[in-house]
Amino acid sequence: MPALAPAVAAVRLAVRRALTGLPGAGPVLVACSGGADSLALAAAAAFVAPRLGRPVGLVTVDHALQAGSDRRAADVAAWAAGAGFAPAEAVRVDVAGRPGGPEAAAREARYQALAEAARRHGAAALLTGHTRDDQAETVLLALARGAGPRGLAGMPPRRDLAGVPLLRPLLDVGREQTRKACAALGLTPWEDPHNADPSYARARVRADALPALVRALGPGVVDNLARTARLAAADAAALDELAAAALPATSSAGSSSAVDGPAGVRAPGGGLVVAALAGLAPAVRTRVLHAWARELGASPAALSHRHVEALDALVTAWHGQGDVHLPGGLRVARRAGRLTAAGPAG
Ligand SMILES: Nc1ncnc2c1ncn2[C@@H]1O[C@H](COP(=O)(O)OP(=O)(O)OP(=O)(O)O)[C@@H](O)[C@H]1O
Repeated sequence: MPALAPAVAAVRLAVRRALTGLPGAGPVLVACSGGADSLALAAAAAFVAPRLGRPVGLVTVDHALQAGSDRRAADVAAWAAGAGFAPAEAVRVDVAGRPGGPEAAAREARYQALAEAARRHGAAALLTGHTRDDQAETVLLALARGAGPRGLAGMPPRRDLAGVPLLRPLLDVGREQTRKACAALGLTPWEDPHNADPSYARARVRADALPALVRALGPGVVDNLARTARLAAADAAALDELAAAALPATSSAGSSSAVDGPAGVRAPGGGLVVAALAGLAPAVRTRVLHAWARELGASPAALSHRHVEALDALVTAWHGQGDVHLPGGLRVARRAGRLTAAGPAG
């Protein structure tokens, strides 16, 4: 019997770790583009899941943005059906008319379709093929736009996607490994032209920035950036907990009546107490202000660091400045030692 290729073993081990102890009896569903990362993931899941007594399915999304995308999706689904995945599904999505750039619109449509498929099939989890290299790229992009620890934390290995657990088993596996695994298994990955399109920032990081860093600083850079993500994730989680304790949940979002327990920075009649905010560490205070702005109804996508800085200035650099305008037509004012909010009509 030929020896198992190390790359195949590495991908299988990563998938086994992610699936072991997964609650629920439903199938795990692999989100597969047909690219090397998710193809290697799918092949590993097809090997590992049945050995853990777990059914395995596959969904591929056709964004209908490139000529021949329907054929690629059909090819991936046909391969999956032949390899024993059930379901083995190609889902077409409509990207047009969504907010944001084309990349963001495609991602939103894709995740929506994947979550729907997962719910339809009662999946225990959805698996994506993000690798350590994807994580390193995410950290570099976050650094370049001046993100805080939450952004530097990159992608979590596990998160909730509209009620479905989304797992990323390959975050500790290099992209080189997924290519080698596909080659060892005789699988021919699809090459996404977007990955090489220099109009995308991530493609430029992948093609130019990260290789330049590796040349200048050594091959450990990718691993180290991924480690930064893990360290930043732990710090961000601790700061989030402190902020959540300072801004305890309300009985209903936007209401000012705190549930039983400490009021933290909340003012009894609504709004936040400036003196209490001023006593918080800046990293906790800005999180509290961000969370409060979201609670008021500001959309997370539109809420920027400038909005949070302006709110913070009402606390720490008060000189009688005017109201702070937040996305969604919200206004926040400082009056009588409190930050109070008014809606568009308020
Ligand atoms: N069209 C698609 N259908 C289903 N899943 C997808 C699709 N595109 C991306 N995904 C999922 O999202 C993950 C990340 O995709 P992305 O395109 O950002 O990275 P990638 O490194 O090019 O991945 P891959 O080599 O698997 O295409 C993929 O590994 C896959 O699990």
